[in-house]
Amino acid sequence: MSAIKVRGLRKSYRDKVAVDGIDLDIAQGECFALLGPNGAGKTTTVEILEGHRSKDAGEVHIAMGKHEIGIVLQEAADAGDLSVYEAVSHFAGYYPRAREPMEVIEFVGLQARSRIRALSGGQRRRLDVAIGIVGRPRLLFLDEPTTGFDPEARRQFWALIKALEDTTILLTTHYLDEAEALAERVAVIVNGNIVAQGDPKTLGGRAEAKATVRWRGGCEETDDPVGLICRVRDMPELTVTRPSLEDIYLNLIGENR
Ligand SMILES: Nc1ncnc2c1ncn2[C@@H]1O[C@H](COP(=O)(O)OP(=O)(O)OP(=O)(O)O)[C@@H](O)[C@H]1O
Repeated sequence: MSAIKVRGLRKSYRDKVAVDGIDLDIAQGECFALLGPNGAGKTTTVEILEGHRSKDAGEVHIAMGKHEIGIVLQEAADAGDLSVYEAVSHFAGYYPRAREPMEVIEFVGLQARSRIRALSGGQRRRLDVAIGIVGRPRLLFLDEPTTGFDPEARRQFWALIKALEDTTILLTTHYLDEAEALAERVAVIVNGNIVAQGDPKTLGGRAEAKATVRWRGGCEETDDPVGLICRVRDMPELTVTRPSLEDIYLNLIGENR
């Protein structure tokens, strides 16, 4: 059964069409990423699914009840003088089967006694995640969760999200490596339309694309890198690459503008 099913979703702001008839099917337990350039319609879509914004047309079915949904917004609410423990416990109080606040705080790698106002940007984001998951959500919305993270914090965050098994996750991100690390499927939105979707490893014909073989003294694009390597043999500093998800994404965006 789908966790999220969307058909023909539309939303305009005055004369600006933000979401232009999109369909989505997200399975239970799946991590699904929405990708797209600034202004493509990702946040509008997610806000409608969260129930925070009205739609003009289309159908949205969410298999989970309100108490089973966790949301990690782009910017944390300012909780001033509260400690991490107080903030997480406060939110735990809203949910019938909340996780133990201390357990969640440890899971995201924060100190219970830290004052929120003294947290760094990345630590704030961890707190947002703690608040997002304390209610033991079956569905979690993550809107650009690692913006402003240093590379190490980003990797730690990925590990944290991967450990949330059985949770359906809808992620928006501008980081293609993040989508590839976390999402089983991605959809690329341009001008309010989905222009491609699928496994990030095969999106846009990625798996069948020619390989680029480079070595000191040569570079060739080929369907058969192994054959080429066997033929040439002496290839110092050899590398074989296929298009990255970012290459495929940029092509898709260029074609659909
Ligand atoms: N409250 C609003 N009022 C008017 N127009 C809006 C509003 N919110 C979004 N838009 C417009 O709708 C379009 C889609 O915006 P949206 O925020 O959904 O895009 P996005 O894909 O999330 O972009 P980003 O990657 O920059 O967050 C844009 O053209 C934007 O200017």
